[in-house]
Amino acid sequence: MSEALTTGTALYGSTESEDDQHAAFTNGDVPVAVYGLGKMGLPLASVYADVTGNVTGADVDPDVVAGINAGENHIAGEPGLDELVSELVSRDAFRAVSDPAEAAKDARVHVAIVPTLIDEDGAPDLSIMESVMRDIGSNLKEGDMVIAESTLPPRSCVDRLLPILEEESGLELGEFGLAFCPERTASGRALEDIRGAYPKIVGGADEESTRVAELIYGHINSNDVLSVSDTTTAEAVKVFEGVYRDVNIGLANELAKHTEAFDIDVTEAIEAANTQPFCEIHTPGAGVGGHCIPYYPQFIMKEFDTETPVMQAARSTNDEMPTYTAEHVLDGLHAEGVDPSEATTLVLGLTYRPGVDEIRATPSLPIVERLVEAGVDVDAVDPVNTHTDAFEAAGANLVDLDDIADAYDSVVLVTPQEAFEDLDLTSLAPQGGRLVVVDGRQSLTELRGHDAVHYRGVGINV
Ligand SMILES: NC(=O)C1=CN([C@@H]2O[C@H](COP(=O)(O)OP(=O)(O)OC[C@H]3O[C@@H](n4cnc5c(N)ncnc54)[C@H](O)[C@@H]3O)[C@@H](O)[C@H]2O)C=CC1
Ligand SMILES: CC(=O)N[C@@H]1[C@@H](OP(=O)(O)OP(=O)(O)OC[C@H]2O[C@@H](n3ccc(=O)[nH]c3=O)[C@H](O)[C@@H]2O)O[C@H](C(=O)O)[C@@H](O)[C@@H]1O
Repeated sequence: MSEALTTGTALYGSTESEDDQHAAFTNGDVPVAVYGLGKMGLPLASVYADVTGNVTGADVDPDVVAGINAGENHIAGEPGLDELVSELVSRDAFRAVSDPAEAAKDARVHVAIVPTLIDEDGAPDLSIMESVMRDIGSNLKEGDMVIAESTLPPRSCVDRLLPILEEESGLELGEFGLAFCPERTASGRALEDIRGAYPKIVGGADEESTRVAELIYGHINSNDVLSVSDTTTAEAVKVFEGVYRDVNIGLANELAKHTEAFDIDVTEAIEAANTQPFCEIHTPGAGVGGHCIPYYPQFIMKEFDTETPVMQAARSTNDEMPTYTAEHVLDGLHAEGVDPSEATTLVLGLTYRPGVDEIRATPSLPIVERLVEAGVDVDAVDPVNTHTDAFEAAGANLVDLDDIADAYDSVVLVTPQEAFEDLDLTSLAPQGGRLVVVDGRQSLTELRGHDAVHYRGVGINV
């Protein structure tokens, strides 16, 4: 057990008045540690620091730590974050360290927002979160409050996080608090979302944990703080949001595959169907990427024995969309009399969605792999993406937007980055032939019917 703490006010089990506790939190007397300073953690730590003036962030990536301590924001595409990080660091409201245990020593509130991923078998991989819980547990003090924000399979707090905290600290729940308060933020609008685009869900391992979480997020989030019964309910809320999205996208993709059979634009029918409030069919596309939506169904399917036919069907439908998209390219080439093994393709967009530098589960990688397997010479371009190894290993030629060839046999739009908006794809048509354009995100519909283009879309009829 660590030595008695001489600094910092404890909130959990506090006998101070509510007003004094609120004042302690907002005037920096309650030191906060945020573990994980990535796309979600850096904006979250920044909002905590903006509210409390006393946050130590911990990240195992030394470049992340060095950049932050130099007042720099390493997350692109987040409005307001550059200025906020710089201002907070300049007034020492926020500093970063590379050892989570060091951050835990003086903190009285511990917020974990590190990756919770899936392993090669698709099972939830909570190893990073559990490692952080050990770092916190070995420095836990009576009165500390632990908050998990990373998405977790239901029951993770009670079955996995709490036992680690109690074992490492020698303390018991009731001497410290634990709550699950899911991050409901989308990249590209993180500060806006964290500060209150939606109600903040909080679920405590006991009543006092819920009270402290409500106190904290009443200051962090200007929207409502919605307390639920316990940590498992809060974990379920977050996973349900993501599973709903994956299943809904799976329905959209399954309907889109009927475009030719119906001889209609399925996307037009979806848009019209969504004009009444009981229908909200999502958008069909080249696939479902990121380390959230494709992962969260596994947090139920792979974690519990109860049958999940709906989730599994949607997951496999969504996982087939990259191949479906690549086959559109190959079929288009055949229709144009071009042998794929002698063809060229330009893949537009590699990150899992526009503006976010993240390639986990990105549809573009299986699309590249399928085209290379068919013998196509693949160029790939994405000005947002900084992760190139996987695409090079898959056989793609990574090119800058200024260096794309004068002509290709085909182009496939996987992720509509803003930088592509000014591209005149018709100028890339091969000499004496038509350019096969496969539009994976309904972003190039203006090319339908162009005499230099053989257009194919997902959910778009031609
Ligand atoms: N990315 C998103 O859109 C959303 C993500 N989430 C949840 O947040 C989690 C984190 O997501 P991102 O911030 O996007 O991940 P990220 O990959 O952008 O950042 C994770 C950061 O954690 C650091 N890290 C890894 N191991 C660590 C350790 N042991 N101690 C301290 N830091 C460590 C990494 O160096 C990295 O900087 C996700 O796994 C998910 O559960 C929730 C809502 C939205
Ligand atoms: C329920 C919900 O909307 N969750 C959001 C989601 O954000 P995320 O960054 O994963 O992006 P996303 O818009 O869900 O897209 C995920 C993937 O799905 C694809 N996608 C998305 C919507 C759609 O109608 N069709 C479709 O094919 C996208 O192209 C992308 O490849 O997941 C985040 C998360 O939980 O990590 C969450 O905080 C965000 O609010």
